[in-house]
Amino acid sequence: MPPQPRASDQFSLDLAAPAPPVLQREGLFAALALWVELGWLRQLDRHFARFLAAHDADSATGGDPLVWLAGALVSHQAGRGHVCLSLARTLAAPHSALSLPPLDGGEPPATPVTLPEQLLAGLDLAGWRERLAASPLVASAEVAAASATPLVLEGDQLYLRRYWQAECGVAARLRQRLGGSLPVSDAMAAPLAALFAGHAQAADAPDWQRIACALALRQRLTIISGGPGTGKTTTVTRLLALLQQQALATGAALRIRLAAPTGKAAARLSESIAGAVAKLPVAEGVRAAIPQEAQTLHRLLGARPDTRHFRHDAETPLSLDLLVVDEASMVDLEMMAALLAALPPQARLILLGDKDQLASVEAGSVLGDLCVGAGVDREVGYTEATRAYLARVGGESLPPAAIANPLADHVAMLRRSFRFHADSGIGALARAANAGDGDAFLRCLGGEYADIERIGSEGAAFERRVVEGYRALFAALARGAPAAELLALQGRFQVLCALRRGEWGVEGLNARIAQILRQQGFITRTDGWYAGRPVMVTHNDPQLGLYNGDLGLTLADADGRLRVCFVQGDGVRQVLPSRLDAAATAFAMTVHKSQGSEFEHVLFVLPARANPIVTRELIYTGITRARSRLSLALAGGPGQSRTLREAIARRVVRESAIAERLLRHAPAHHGDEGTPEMLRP
Ligand SMILES: Nc1ncnc2c1ncn2[C@@H]1O[C@H](COP(=O)(O)OP(=O)(O)OP(=O)(O)O)[C@@H](O)[C@H]1O
Repeated sequence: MPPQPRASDQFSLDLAAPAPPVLQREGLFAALALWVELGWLRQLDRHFARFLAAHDADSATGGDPLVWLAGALVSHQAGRGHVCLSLARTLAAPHSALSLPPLDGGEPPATPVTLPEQLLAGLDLAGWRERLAASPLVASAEVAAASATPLVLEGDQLYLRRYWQAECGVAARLRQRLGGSLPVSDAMAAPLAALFAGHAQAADAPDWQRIACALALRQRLTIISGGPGTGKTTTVTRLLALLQQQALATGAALRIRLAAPTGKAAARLSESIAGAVAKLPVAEGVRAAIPQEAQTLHRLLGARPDTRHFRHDAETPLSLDLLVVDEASMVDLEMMAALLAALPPQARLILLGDKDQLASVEAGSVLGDLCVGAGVDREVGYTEATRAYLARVGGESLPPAAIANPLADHVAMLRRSFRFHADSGIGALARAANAGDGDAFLRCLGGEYADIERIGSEGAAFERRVVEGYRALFAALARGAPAAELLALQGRFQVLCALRRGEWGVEGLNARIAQILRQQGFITRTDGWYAGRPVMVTHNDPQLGLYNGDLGLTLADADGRLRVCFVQGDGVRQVLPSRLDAAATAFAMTVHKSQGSEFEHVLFVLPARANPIVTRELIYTGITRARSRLSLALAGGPGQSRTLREAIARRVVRESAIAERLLRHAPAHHGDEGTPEMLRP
């Protein structure tokens, strides 16, 4: 029996410990069971290893536990958003493939535990690949399409078949969209300039909004990334006006659809598009031909109960000419695969989002992958042909980029926020977090900004913020204000946190906030259903038309019967509490769940102890959910500043090979010379 590390040694691993010579079935499943108990692995991952073992046992060799271990790890990685397991990175840091140390506020293990280091000791990359390649459970990428193995090995990356298929599908369909620029007449320069005339623009910086618009005119895939208030909606609305103007001149309006991953994000997009359309300097006919109603991607694609398949797919494509998807950073790999499959090849796709935000909860980080290297000045940028086109049509002569590639030609980064002005603490904090500058972040937090504050998470200040935050909502509730007004008030204040469990997670904070509100007399009970209980839907329910992340508010009707109300389109959707199988109290919600939403005042609670889940992206996303006021609640203690600095330095890196696949076979851009389908002013 090899020496076991003590609980206190768990994070300073003793790599010199002798490894078991061969990984045995019993040893593996004993370790997996313990990892599940410790919260390092999910039950699902262990079951997957069992499934592999059950099927492997049929083979002549009796099966290879090392392959089952790899299966458990790749399944666990998928649960954490990674599309695949990098064998090389796992061998270099085996514990990185587990949720170790415990992510959700759990305690260190009390019993000795076998570590992945020990199970993998003595194995090198070539050896692991060989063992995997020899397994009947694993197919190589070359033959995977013709087989049905649960695992696929491509290079040094191991995939669950489902994600390998989705990644290949997304890459193949995006690649088709990268090739062949649509021809745009030089004469388009004038109407484009007219649309962007007179808007605020720094004299010494390129007009990235106009550049984004010019890029999108000539291609079937455009990604417009930018932080809050950088004008993504404004830009896309102008683009729609320009394209619709052309189309109407030829007698056939474009069929344009707007969509977003969640109901909340769709509602926000509808609202901001309506605002931007109202400001457009165009003829009434053009204005009227721009849709203002966005829907969820699930609804657009035609989600069907009890299946992952949609009504619209490659055989039954969507009937549209142009699709705008907002909050694209939240679109996971499988949804992107379904969306691209259902999109007619000729249709234009415009993805809007913020590449610096946390990626989707599900596996994949497609937006981030597509924007890789973009926005870093003079690093990755436009090809020569694209720069020449932008000089002719977009009114901007950009310097050459150090690295130019065909993928970057499809990406526009908006860099100036029109929401957060120079005196905005939220803007300054967001910039510091994004730049990974912990010192600047702490300076901002301790500075003179009126819109941000640092408070203790334990004391009276926290309670006061909660009471202040909820006062208007509960006063309106008490006087029987209409549901729409109450839902709008609900959007004014929100407590956000990083974790689900523990004192500083959703569970602990929900209980504490409910207690505070009961003491104030705002609510009369803290369990079950009651008027004023905010809830978040935790699973998609296409039948009810509610989706994971939708936020509702429990209200009583005139007869005292409770209903959960949701904003839906322009109206309010009411659902009986008994019909909501999957809903959780949402006085506090995780930053992950808050994506796609914004609130006037955010009370953002960070855990007292360092935690790997608290990253630069999480902090940036949490901060930028606040529109006008941010209270950052931190537990006291001397190590807090260091913990914050470390968190800001920590980045989320998701395993995926989309950009690599795209660039490996990227088609060259065609010229922009005229053809009959040339776009003319
Ligand atoms: N070039 C500009 N000049 C002046 N104001 C602008 C410009 N671009 C955008 N704005 C204004 O800035 C605000 C934010 O713009 P917009 O809603 O388009 O940004 P966004 O990036 O879509 O925001 P969000 O982060 O909310 O999605 C709006 O009030 C808009 O009118």
